[in-house]
Amino acid sequence: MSVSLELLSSQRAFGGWHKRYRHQSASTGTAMTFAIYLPPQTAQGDKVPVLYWLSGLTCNDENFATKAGAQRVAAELGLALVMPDTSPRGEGVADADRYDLGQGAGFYVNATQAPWAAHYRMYDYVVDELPALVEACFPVSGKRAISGHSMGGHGALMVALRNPGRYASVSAFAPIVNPASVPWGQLAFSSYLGEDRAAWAAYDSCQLLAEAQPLPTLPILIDQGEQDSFKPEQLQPEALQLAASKRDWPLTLRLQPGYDHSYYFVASFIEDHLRFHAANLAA
Ligand SMILES: N[C@@H](CCC(=O)N[C@@H](CSC=O)C(=O)NCC(=O)O)C(=O)O
Repeated sequence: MSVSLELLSSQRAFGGWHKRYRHQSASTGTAMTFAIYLPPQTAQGDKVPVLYWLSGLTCNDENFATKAGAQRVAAELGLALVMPDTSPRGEGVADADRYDLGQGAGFYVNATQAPWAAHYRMYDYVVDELPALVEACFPVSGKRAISGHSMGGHGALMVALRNPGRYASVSAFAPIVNPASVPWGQLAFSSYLGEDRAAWAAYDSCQLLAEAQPLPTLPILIDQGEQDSFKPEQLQPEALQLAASKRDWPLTLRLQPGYDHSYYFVASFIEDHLRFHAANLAA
């Protein structure tokens, strides 16, 4: 695979390296930025498994890297972290004058509607292009897990459910589990995918989990803050728990008293998620 990566920055962290790169994406037709944390084991020649992290609305690759505090445990576990941006960006890329649509709000779908369809192909980017690039250019194995927060929690769950066998496990913090039924998702899906709700089902984790055939082995861990102001209207994690219980799916939902939607919440439980993924990646 021939790919030109521009190194934007490189920092030592917990014996490994945190690096940011820009490259030209065939999926989005734009330059894309991503970050990768390479744990110390990679310096000794080991190929390590990868945890992909999908961020939420208004984020880029830097929110998780600077706020979640994941690098220390990733270094201990020998886990690489890959952190893509949340949408294509740039002057020639469609945008909206609001935080929950357009740049910073790609919702990890392949848009089919104008003006979004030209560049908003984040599903192809995170499922195919970025892993192929990472596995060609860095000392990583083909073992993958995926996690994310809010819009990124929707992305992680949806991508893992749509691609059985591709990820050892999936986890999420305060995910949008049923985007087809809540305001954030309905705005994004009607804009990016159009008004035909049949097209939305392929990106809705509750519907995907209810209909998955055959049943894959995909352990799911979800943490949700009980004081998260978005929980009642936008998140509704119990809907995915109910769908999972009807199919004996291995889903653990933990409601965390007092926690809100912020990265303080993510930072409080990221260690549990990293250990959950490391155990499943080693199984
Ligand atoms: N109205 C807010 C909403 C932005 C927000 O809360 N973004 C969250 C993700 S929400 C769902 O995807 C986030 O992760 N923000 C970045 C951070 O570093 O906290 C606003 O625009 O402020």
